Amino acid sequence: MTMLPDRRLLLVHAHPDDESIGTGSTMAHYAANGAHVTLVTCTLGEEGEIHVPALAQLAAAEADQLGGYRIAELAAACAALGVSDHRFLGGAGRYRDSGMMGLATNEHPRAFWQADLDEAAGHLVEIMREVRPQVLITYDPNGFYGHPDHIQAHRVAMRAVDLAAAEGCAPLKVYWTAMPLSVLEAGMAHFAESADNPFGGIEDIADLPFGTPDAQIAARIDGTDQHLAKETAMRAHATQIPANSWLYSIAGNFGGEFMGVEFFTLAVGEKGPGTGPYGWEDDLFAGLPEETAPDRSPVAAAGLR
Ligand SMILES: CC(=O)N[C@H]1[C@@H](O[C@@H]2[C@H](O)[C@H](O)[C@@H](O)[C@H](O)[C@H]2O)O[C@H](CO)[C@@H](O)[C@@H]1O
Ligand SMILES: [Zn+2]
Repeated sequence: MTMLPDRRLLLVHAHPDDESIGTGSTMAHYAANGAHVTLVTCTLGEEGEIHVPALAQLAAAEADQLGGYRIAELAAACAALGVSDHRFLGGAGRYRDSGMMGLATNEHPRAFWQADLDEAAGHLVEIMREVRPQVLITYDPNGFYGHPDHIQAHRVAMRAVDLAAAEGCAPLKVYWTAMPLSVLEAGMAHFAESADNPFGGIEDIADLPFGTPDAQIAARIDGTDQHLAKETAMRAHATQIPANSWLYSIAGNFGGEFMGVEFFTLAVGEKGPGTGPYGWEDDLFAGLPEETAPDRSPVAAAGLR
């Protein structure tokens, strides 16, 4: 049995690419600073678009091989982030990408959107029992932007937290990914005159399917030193993120500030000490009791200690 580091972070994401887009800098930051980072991805992303023309025939409606291909993209992204502990919920291929809300693919018998909540949560409890993470990151009840697999990932993760609490192996803090309204407002203003405006057609940030009042944000994690790792990880997901994506042009404009800083609300647990007008934490483990990593020696495992 190997001893795990004192700090253990678990992330639950819906598709291969979400981990890099939404939490890449945070993952790289903690991995680089000695924490054990465990990523759980709930589907293989079988229903995704394909932005690499040479791979177009892997699509679900053609050879239906995109899921397998995205396993390799995800492995490359995790390597770029310095994350070695990656699992697929229930094993690779157990739950299928449900496609966008309202599509017929939502009804596929293995669609994650159709998953039995307690069965899916049970797979996550097994990981919590093994790793005993102090901190969990997932999405808010809307799945950040309303994708059915994101909403289901939220539901499964939060159900697993409840089930794990009964066994004493639940995370002490649960965060949901978030984007402060002030950041969205700054982005909209910056790109107002740009030809490559990601906010094109949006009159008001209230029309976006995401955005959180700054006062409701609990943590601002500055992974600026890891923004190139995040960009490399995103580029590993080439089928999903076009090489000429506005995400990279913003990175070119803002650099580390855009790519390297990620925000979270706190859904479970006590917020630790913070700074600024809203007391934002700069460490997800802030306020947690010091602890030694659980004893995973064979002696302890045999109940002899
Ligand atoms: C970031 C994320 O969750 N990506 C999902 C999402 O992808 C969207 C989908 O392909 C849609 O058709 C596009 O218009 C949109 O731009 C994409 O973000 O949904 C896919 C299908 O469920 C999923 O595979 C992908 O990982
Ligand atoms: Zn996703």
